[in-house]
Amino acid sequence: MIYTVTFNPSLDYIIQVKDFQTGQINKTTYEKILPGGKGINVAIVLSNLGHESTALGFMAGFTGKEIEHRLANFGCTSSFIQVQEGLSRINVKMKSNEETEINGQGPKIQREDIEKLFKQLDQLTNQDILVISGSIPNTLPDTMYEQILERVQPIGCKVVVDATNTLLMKVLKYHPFLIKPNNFELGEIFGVSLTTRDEVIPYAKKLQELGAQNILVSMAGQGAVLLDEKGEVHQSRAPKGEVINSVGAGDSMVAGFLSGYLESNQDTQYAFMKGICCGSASAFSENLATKEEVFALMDTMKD
Ligand SMILES: Nc1ncnc2c1ncn2[C@@H]1O[C@H](COP(=O)(O)OP(=O)(O)OP(=O)(O)O)[C@@H](O)[C@H]1O
Ligand SMILES: O=P(O)(O)OC[C@@]1(O)O[C@H](CO)[C@@H](O)[C@@H]1O
Repeated sequence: MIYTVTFNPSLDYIIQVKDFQTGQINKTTYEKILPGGKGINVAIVLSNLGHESTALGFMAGFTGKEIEHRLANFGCTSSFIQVQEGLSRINVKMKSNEETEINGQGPKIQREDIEKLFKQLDQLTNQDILVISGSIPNTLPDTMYEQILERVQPIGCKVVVDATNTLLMKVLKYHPFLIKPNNFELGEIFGVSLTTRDEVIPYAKKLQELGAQNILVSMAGQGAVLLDEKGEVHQSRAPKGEVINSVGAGDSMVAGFLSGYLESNQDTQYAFMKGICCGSASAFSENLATKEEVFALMDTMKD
């Protein structure tokens, strides 16, 4: 079973505003509400690709109930912990002349809520995959991811981490199966700007030396680079298409990589291409990638 953990799920309020002006009343020309949060997006795409998963994490208030409800409509199983104080957040994603995001804070998670999550994680086996992704509410310490990796280490399950800077750096010593920074996040870690696939490779190698097994560096429209567990380097451009909604493209890539890896008897090149096409299929549609969209893009990449 694949488990995803989302510390701070959201309702993503996706809007378009023509020529957005600050300090003025702006009207939307398009609006849509989707369940969001990185682990939740991974769970939705896994379900679209035909893989079962269980979404874990913390929910609060009416927004939390709505996220759960909408997630169930996507055919996903979940087992969220209900938090007493605050509300699950609403994240605004606005497309205008530029893309702007305003992400909420989320509810207050107490120590006993974390303990409940740990109890759930104690049930995992070495056949399971655990995906932990996204930011943590600011009331939690930046050792949160590290605490989870330490806890599940004796179990021997594969762990995937998609998080930024400190959260990510602190888990490398636990040898996560997969990490997926984008090129900006990777550059930020080392205080450099990485704009080409060739520039990314030496820095991804550094994260591998620090312990990560597979490092997938996403680069939006420029494709991606993978340093795999066998020490091989894979590079690819992204498929061509019109970007409609790129929210969740990175999460879709994680789901696609896992799906490809599991279906192909651990063929990392196949997993890499499925990951890329999954990310692009999400970017090229209003919703997250469907199986048909992903395979259609994979066909275009064979040329
Ligand atoms: N503009 C685009 N054109 C084609 N493919 C794209 C585009 N944006 C994203 N993708 C696909 O999705 C993958 C992941 O995208 P990206 O690098 O933006 O991830 P991310 O920064 O983690 O995104 P997010 O945080 O929005 O989920 C890319 O490697 C690529 O395959
Ligand atoms: O604050 P985080 O957890 O880093 O990011 C949250 C978020 O922006 O990430 C997803 C896209 O990857 C969205 O569904 C969600 O709103």
